[in-house]
Amino acid sequence: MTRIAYFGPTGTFSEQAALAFADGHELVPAETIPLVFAAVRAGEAEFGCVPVENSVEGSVSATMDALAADAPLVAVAEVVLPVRFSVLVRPGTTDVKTVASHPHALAQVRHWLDENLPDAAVVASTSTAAAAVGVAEGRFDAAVSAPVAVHHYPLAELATDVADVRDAVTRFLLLHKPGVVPEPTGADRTSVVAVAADRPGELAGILTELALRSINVSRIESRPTKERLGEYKFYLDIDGHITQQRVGDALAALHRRCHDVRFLGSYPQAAPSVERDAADPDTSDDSYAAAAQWLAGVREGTRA
Ligand SMILES: O=C(O)C(=O)Cc1ccccc1
Repeated sequence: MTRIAYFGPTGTFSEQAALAFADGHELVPAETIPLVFAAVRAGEAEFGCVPVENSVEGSVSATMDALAADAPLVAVAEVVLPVRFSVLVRPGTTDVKTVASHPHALAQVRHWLDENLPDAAVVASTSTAAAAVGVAEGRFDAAVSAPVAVHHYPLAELATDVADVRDAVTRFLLLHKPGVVPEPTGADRTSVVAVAADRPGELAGILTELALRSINVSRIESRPTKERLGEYKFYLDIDGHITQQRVGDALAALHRRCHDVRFLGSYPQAAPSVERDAADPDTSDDSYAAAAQWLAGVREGTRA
């Protein structure tokens, strides 16, 4: 049976995302995000499921770092889930002195905690479900958890449907070893990470390579390379699929100009944006093919 390692333990949002990807597969929890990557790299699981960004808190840095380091893994699918929380306590709890959760969850309920549990000390845990385990074991008084966690642990709901920002969502990736690129669907996303050369206008140059080919950038994020202060890698999510000429051409251009480029996958968009191929015929595959044919003819001396 196909195994999907997910950021666990049972009852996390990542488990919900893994279920959304593939019901019926064997789901195996890993305690941390790097351990999900390690399980896929070691072949203990074929796929890994991790959160990558949240509409309120931004990128999940553990995922961003693991995507750029060690043996490459590529995203083959994404899913976007609404994120609302339940605050769980041991049955009968009246006094909450400590409240625990994953930092991304805590950041999304800060206001609610200030209003409802102003005296509780806030404690970071490895995941929302690890916080629920901690409450069940008596280490914390309350956990900010995914709504499903109440079905996995002997806890009671102090509050449900908690979220400072209504409609917050988190995007999750399904990861695999390189070698599998899903077929293009017409509404795909391609992710790469590039280490830019340290020279004037370099970031503008990278973006220009994309703009010239009518490629929409849906996300750009910088993170330190961790080697030298001031040296950054740029994560780019762009609309399109690696098999499209303009996308391949743009990534080849980035490869020429950047110190390093790592392909992080081409996969169907969970919430498709505008289909840009249709909008710009000059950058269609047909247009690239016609231009390549003309150039070959000129070089052979059969065309001018
Ligand atoms: O801890 C979890 O449940 C996760 O899957 C990470 C997370 C935390 C907060 C919001 C979305 C995902």
